[in-house]
Amino acid sequence: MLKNTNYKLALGVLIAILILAPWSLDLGFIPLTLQTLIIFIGASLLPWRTAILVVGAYLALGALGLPVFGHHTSGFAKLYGATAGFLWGFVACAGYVAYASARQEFHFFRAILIFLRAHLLLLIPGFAVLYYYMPGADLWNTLIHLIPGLIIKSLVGGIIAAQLRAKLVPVTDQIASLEEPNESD
Ligand SMILES: O=C(O)CCCC[C@@H]1SC[C@@H]2NC(=O)N[C@@H]21
Repeated sequence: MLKNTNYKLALGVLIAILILAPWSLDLGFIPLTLQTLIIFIGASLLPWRTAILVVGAYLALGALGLPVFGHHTSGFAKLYGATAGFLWGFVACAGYVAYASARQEFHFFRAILIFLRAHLLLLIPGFAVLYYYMPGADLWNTLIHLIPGLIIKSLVGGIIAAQLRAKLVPVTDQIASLEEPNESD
């Protein structure tokens, strides 16, 4: 069961994602957005099941018409459109970030590595779906344009996440045992 503090934290993370994630910079086929920065920071503060639920709620609210996707877009069609691989990938990567963050001590260096890995993982479904919709798309060029942003978001996000986790996540929940399910899940 979720503890009261985790409900509040999960709600806070969802609200932060809804407000900050849509801000984007145009880079061609896919925008450079704050989505991964804020989703990964938020996920690092939550148990993995809660992180998946929160990001699932973000997708649901965006699909229902709240303008919370890149460039403040919304709509059900986004869930099966050209950037759908990224959107669904957010859910899986949030689960990964939350799970990995709770496995060992979460100092900023480890946080940066987790965020870098999550960004790279996200490119797999993201680019696969994009290429399905746009077989002629210059994915290499798109990747080159995205890489600096991904590195900066991993660095900045890792540093912020390490600070926030130390402040907001109770010490007893900071490193979850993998064998015994964490009560906070
Ligand atoms: O339509 C959407 O809202 C999804 C946009 C996905 C943008 C992807 S997320 C990973 C990569 N990093 C970015 O900043 N932009 C792309």
